[in-house]
Amino acid sequence: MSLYYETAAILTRPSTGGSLKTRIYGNKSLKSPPAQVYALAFESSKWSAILKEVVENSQLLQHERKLTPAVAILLVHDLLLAKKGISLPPSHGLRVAVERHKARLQAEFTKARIRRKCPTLDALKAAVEAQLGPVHPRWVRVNVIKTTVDDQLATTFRGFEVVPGIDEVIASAGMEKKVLCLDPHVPNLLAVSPGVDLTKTDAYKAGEIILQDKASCFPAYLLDPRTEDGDIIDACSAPGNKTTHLAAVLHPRRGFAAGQKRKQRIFAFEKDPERAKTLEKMVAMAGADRDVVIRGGQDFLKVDPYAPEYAHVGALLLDPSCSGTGIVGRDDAPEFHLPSVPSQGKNAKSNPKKRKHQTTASGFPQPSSSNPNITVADDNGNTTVLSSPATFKARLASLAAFQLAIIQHAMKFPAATKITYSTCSIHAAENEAVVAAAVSSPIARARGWRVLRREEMVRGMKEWPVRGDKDAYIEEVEGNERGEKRVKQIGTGGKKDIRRLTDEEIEACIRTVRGDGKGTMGFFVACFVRDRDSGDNDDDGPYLRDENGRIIRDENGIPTLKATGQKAVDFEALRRAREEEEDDGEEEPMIKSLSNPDDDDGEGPFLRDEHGRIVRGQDGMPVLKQGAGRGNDDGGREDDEDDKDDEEEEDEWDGFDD
Ligand SMILES: C[S@@+](CC[C@H](N)C(=O)[O-])C[C@H]1O[C@@H](n2cnc3c(N)ncnc32)[C@H](O)[C@@H]1O
Repeated sequence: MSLYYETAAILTRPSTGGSLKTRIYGNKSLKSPPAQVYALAFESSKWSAILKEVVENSQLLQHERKLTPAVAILLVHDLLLAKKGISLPPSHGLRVAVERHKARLQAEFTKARIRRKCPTLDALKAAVEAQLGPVHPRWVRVNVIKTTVDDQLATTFRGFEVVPGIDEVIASAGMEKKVLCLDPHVPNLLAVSPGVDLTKTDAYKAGEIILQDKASCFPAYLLDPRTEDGDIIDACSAPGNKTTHLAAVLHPRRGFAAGQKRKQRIFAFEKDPERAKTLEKMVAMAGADRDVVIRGGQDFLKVDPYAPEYAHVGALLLDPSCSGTGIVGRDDAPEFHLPSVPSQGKNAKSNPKKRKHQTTASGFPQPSSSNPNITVADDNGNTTVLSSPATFKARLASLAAFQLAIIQHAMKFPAATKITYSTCSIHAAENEAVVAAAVSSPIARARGWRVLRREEMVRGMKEWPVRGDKDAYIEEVEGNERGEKRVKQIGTGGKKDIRRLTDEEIEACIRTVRGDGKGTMGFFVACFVRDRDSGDNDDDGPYLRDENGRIIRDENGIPTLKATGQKAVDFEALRRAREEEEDDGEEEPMIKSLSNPDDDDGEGPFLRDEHGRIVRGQDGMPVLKQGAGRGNDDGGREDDEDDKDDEEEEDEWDGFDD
């Protein structure tokens, strides 16, 4: 009995956000098996527009006063459409109450079918499926760390017909024959007939195939990590689809980066410790644990880009938290329609609860009269209840500030020359606008970061037809008192120094659009690059380096300044000066003790804190007073700029609690 009441309660209770699946599987008080509740809720919702007519026209609720509208829809669904009928004992009151109207209900169901001009039940089923929205193929990435496409075609996909394109795969939905096509844009990716369940296959259980949307495969493929890129960072990794894809792309190429005695590594950061556990499992399952170093529970924004262990990071993949609007509704159920209640009885209180919000042309969800709040779920499964479109806009602005902070942080890594930035958001505020802000930022300008042009991309990404939206990040706002409109670039947070993207840069932005027939979710990706020698700033800092990029130091650890060819600190000269001063009978020598530079002397060439202690960099090297930098591999100038950036970031970024 609880199956029908529990399902009805879930479908009619005011939404606290999240998909139908999340709400069912996350409900710990359910007595019925969640899978059964989900199947009943989803299927009944799918048919509810028709069943509402059937229940109303048969006057079931007038005759059976104990039935609520929601329970009536669920029971009538099972009576008319479930293979085994109503899952209650034959003598159960609810079952009896509905089954005694069986003939009438069936007659109304037939009338509803005929009204829809469907000659058979199968035709009606197809019409109901078609209303569910775009059909998506099952995307399967063959994990080349463990297997090959040929092996999978000969085993897991034996019996599948290989078809030339995605149209044929989508058209195979609901058919008995199973088909697949090799994706023309992303290597080792297959599009398989919609609805095919591969989770029971040996290949899936062994990590040989990974179910990953085509669009989600773009970033690692676009980043194109190679031996010369050295180490790689995946800054926001869990659950690990892109980390394992990175490992797979790198796998056949993985070598010794210049001057290193060990092979390239992928550092995978994940701030959320729970999600990091999933990441760990996924990496192990994909056979990538030797290539990937997991930094679970670590906030990428707090990682020191100048730490020696990241000195050889040449490429970074950034897939930060976003609004997830490209995937919203992925597993969501269709709207649950309820029959009208015949009288002002107890049942009249049950109102249809809209679980989905209308989305306007601008993409902003709108509240409805029955639900004044907007609930959005982000890609992490977190949901936020927003009171208005304005709050939603503020949320996007907050996300965009966080995304920009992540990009700017990545741009600081001294050896980095490539960065991909991606979101599963449809909003320009998180996409083109963030790219515009990133290329306009001081760190990008100082280090020569620019957008990777379309013609420079790997073949599949160059050929992908859907590119950035030129107009999307321009907003029309009311202008002067005459009501003339003016345009404003969104995502600037009031900053004037963010330039518009050029046509070439818009071409370099890649989008995928849900429901455009290409079978993908809504997604965005762009790549930033720089030449090691480009930019108006010497990103290697002020010191001379050897062919491996290491700073050349003398026996005291003192580096040599590029500008003068002299030591940053000439101890010999200082010693001589001290001797001269002592000879002159001065009370205070210039440096009291060179062998103990940590003493309490307020003098000397190094900066000191308010306690008189020498100020040191993270690597322990003292910071020089004279602005010549500090005794490590960061230039003082860079430090200053970074500090400035940090201050700016602090101004812009006031925290994002995902
Ligand atoms: C969009 S999801 C990443 C999806 C993942 N790249 C994949 O393809 O499977 C964003 C992830 O970034 C994590 N995250 C958010 N802020 C972070 C930060 N500052 N440092 C590290 N991870 C962060 C979130 O916990 C979330 O797991």
